[in-house]
Amino acid sequence: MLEDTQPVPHDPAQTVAAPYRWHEHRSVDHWTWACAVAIAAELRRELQRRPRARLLLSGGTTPAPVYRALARAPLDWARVDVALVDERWLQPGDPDSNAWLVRQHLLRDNAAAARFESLTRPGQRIEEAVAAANAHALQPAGAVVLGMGEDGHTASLFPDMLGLERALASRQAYVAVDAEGCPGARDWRRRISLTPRGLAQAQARFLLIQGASKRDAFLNALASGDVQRWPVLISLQGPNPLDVHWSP
Ligand SMILES: O=C(O)[C@H](O)[C@@H](O)[C@H](O)[C@H](O)COP(=O)(O)O
Repeated sequence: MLEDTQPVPHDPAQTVAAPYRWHEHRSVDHWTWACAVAIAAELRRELQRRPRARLLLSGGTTPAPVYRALARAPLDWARVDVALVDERWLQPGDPDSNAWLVRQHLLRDNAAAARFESLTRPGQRIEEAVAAANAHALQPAGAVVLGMGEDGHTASLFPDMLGLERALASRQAYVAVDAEGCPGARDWRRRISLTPRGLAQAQARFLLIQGASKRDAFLNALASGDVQRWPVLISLQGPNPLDVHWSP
């Protein structure tokens, strides 16, 4: 499956100088396994370097098959801390929460031994949840899995969201956001999101996207360079190049 990660002729990385690697896969199945293998390899490297590895995951509809494949990876999962890139302001047991998605699709098979930190807890106010997330974030993430909306949002940083500038400039790893009026946020305007500051500490960043519209949106983001309009551009910031995995 790894041969499918080779660049193809219209590889955007060949035309735009940017700190990322473009991996194109011929089908969703190839994409799924290649993403899982790449993330598992990064976790394995982290576990060789440190006593524990920290993995941050996104929600959305795209990554579930990758999480199910990753859950089968033969890793020392008991030394892996799994946490979230972002969360809708919902209880962790809510089927629309990202915590629920991760429990359903990742915390099973071998990965059932991992330790999971949800971003919300019953009875907690959003400020308390953000403070707890920032305390946990003192341990830098080994790998971060990001998604992207066709509008160019990533995590819960939406284009032209009120307070986006503050979130982008925050010195904290996580902030509370109110995405009122942002169509990409759908029914969940109150959220907690990783910031560029939180993301930049990660050793490896993976952006998992599918479909021509998302590929075009990513290219438009690169061409524009405007992070307020295309918050996905924050994924390019970090010590190593971003790995973008795409399939039709
Ligand atoms: O909670 C969320 O909504 C996410 O973490 C979000 O940033 C997601 O990654 C994108 O919205 C892509 O979502 P899709 O995979 O559904 O397009």
